[in-house]
Amino acid sequence: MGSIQVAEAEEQDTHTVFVAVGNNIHKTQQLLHWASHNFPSKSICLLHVHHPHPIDSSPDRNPYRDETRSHSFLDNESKKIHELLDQYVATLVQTGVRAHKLLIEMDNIEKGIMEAIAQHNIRLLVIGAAADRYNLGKLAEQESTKIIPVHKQAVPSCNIWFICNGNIKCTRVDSKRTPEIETAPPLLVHNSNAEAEQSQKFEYESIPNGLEHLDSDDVEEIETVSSHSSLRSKWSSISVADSSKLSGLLFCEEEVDGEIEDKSEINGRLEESTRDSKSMRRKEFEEALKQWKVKESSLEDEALEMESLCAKEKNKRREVEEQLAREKEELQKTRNQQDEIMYELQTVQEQNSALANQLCETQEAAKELEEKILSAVDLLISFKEKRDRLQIECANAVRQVRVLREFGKSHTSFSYAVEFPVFSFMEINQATNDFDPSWKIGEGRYGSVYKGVLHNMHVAIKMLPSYGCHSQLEFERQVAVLSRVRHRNLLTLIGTCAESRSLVYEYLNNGSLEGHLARKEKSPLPWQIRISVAADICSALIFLHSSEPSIIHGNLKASKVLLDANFVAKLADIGIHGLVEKNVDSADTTTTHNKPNESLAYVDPEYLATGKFTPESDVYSFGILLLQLLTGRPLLGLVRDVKCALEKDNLEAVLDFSAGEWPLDQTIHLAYLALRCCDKTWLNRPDLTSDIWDVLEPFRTTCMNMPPYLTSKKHRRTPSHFVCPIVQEVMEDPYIAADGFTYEAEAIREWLDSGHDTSPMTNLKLEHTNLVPNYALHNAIQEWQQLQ
Ligand SMILES: Nc1ncnc2c1ncn2[C@@H]1O[C@H](COP(=O)(O)OP(=O)(O)OP(=O)(O)O)[C@@H](O)[C@H]1O
Repeated sequence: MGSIQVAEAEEQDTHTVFVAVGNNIHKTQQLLHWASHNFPSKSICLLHVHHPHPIDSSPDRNPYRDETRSHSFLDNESKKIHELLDQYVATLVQTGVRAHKLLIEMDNIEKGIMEAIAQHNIRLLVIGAAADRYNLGKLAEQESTKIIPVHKQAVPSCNIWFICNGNIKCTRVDSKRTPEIETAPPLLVHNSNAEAEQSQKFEYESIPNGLEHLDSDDVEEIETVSSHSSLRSKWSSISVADSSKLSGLLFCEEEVDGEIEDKSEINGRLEESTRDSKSMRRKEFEEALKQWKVKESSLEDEALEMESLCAKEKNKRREVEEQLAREKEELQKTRNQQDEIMYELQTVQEQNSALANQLCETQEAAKELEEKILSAVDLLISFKEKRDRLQIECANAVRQVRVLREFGKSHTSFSYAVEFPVFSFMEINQATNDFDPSWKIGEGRYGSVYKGVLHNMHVAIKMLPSYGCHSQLEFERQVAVLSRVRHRNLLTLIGTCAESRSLVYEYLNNGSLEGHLARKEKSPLPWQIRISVAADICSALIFLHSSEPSIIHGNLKASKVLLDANFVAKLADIGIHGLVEKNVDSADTTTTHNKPNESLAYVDPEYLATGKFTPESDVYSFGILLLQLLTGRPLLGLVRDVKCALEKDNLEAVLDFSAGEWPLDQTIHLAYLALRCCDKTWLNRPDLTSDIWDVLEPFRTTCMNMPPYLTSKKHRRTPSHFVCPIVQEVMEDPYIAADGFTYEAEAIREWLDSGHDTSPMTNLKLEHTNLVPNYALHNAIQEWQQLQ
């Protein structure tokens, strides 16, 4: 309280008329009307002293709630006042008058006005007549100590007009003196500017303090107060240009110079003048009232117009609000879409990062694969180089074979006639003790096999089926060809009997591999022997396949692998399928064997599909044999079991440990190799020379350097048939004499050359003195000697 709020007023001077306005619109409008018409060349400033309502300050109040409420209340009150003042300003602006507002908050309205006069240097102030009750003069005196220091130099005094229904009382509030009050005739609405200007020129004079308390509510009372003032004041008319119009304007003078006229005359004139003035003022008042009413009606019209404008504005506002609501909805939709897009974007970004990871992994995998490809290419290059080397070796070997053949052709008649014995049926019959069943050592698809003794030589005689399709000549020709196929790991064909279609082979007393693996023998084969046997078979197959023309065994299995006294493996039944009828020569299982299904396990699946043998068919069978050597297990499910064990990195589960402690690394390698041999597709099978022999041969060499089974005394004993019966030494050049015994060539020749015609062994007469080289024995002796 007590503060002054300056709304829109600046420092004022005499160009501004301040009008003290209250809440009563009607009275205020009268004031404004008066001021605007009487000070047309001046701007108007509305001065309102606001007396705020007291706020309850009892102690049991809720301070927070009350403070909030009081603030809102004050705001509301202030807003209302401003609205009111704005209304006044609007009214003035409509009539072309410049207007401002000055709002002051003060408990005391008189004080407020005085403060405003002092603070804003107010020189001209119009107040409703009732305001003169506020004893501004006294207040000015009291407050002068506060006001004067601030304004005494710049604002020596302020002229105040108290207006009531057209009557005016003019007061000057002087900072040095007590206020002076004058009553003056009203400045009417129709007064011209000139008149108004003129009214400003009046010199106000101080009036006694007692005049301050004039009744401001009606004119009559003012006049009474004016005329019946008991103070020593005198009313005198002021000479002005138009005294008739200003006859109502009175001045109160404190001192009158000159002589005083006759009092009664003056009174009469005064009464007359008062009457004239009264009627005139009444007329003017009525006219002003009319004009006011006209103005009021025009204001009402304007108000109506404003209302309709307001209604239109409201409609517009509603439309704008609706539009705004629609746009808000659109905005919300757009936001939702944006959210969805953001979500999708996030998902896409996540997918993108996942794909980037995948790409990274793929690139790494691609890198690894590239490296593998490079190493594979290197391997391929090395293989190709190896292949080229082998091809050269092969070509050389073929050349050598051709040379040997040429050589053989030039000696055919002799060789065939001399070197390859043909036995008679009688001899065969005798050798087999009339085909004694107890001498029968086996029976297969191609007939029975008998053990026999022919020319004191242990032989195995294979009786081919009598329904062979070939003529005797053809049979002999083929047998002759077979007899030339010699290798240390092929069973040596010693002779033949075309009559009985039998083949005479060297007899191997260690039986077949099948027998050993089935533990028919006393002790199981040690793993070193097994490796050696595998290498032997591989060597034999390489030899057969590289022959010209290539020879395919076509029936490779454990029963066809025979072991000599030194456990050297020899393949039996080479080229035998060429000697029997086609319908007999097949790999089917219509054999006399006990386990036909097992035989089928050796058969190349591609042969079963095409009916055609290839060298790879032998590789397949060799793979099965190799697995048998490693595991000693039955054939059925053998491949699957080994594969499974290797996958589980547990080959030990299937290895045959009755063979001893296998060297695991090499054995695993061998097992993988065996499985590759057993691949169903022949193209995927390994090459016998470059893949298998290259592994087996060094493996066997390692075996031989180990505490060997083969070097045991048992196996070092000299086989008796290696010893010449004449000189009792191991033969170097064994020859078969007519008695069937083999002798050292030099020894038997000496025996014959010395005139003997009998056998050194039987002492019987020899039928002839021809000697036949025993190649089989020669080879066997050489091999045995190599192993010693
Ligand atoms: N030269 C030999 N020395 C020792 N035993 C032999 C000899 N030749 C064959 N045998 C024995 O005779 C058995 C029978 O052999 P054979 O070739 O007739 O039949 P298979 O091999 O068992 O079957 P198939 O010929 O029908 O495939 C062989 O398992 C082997 O034990």
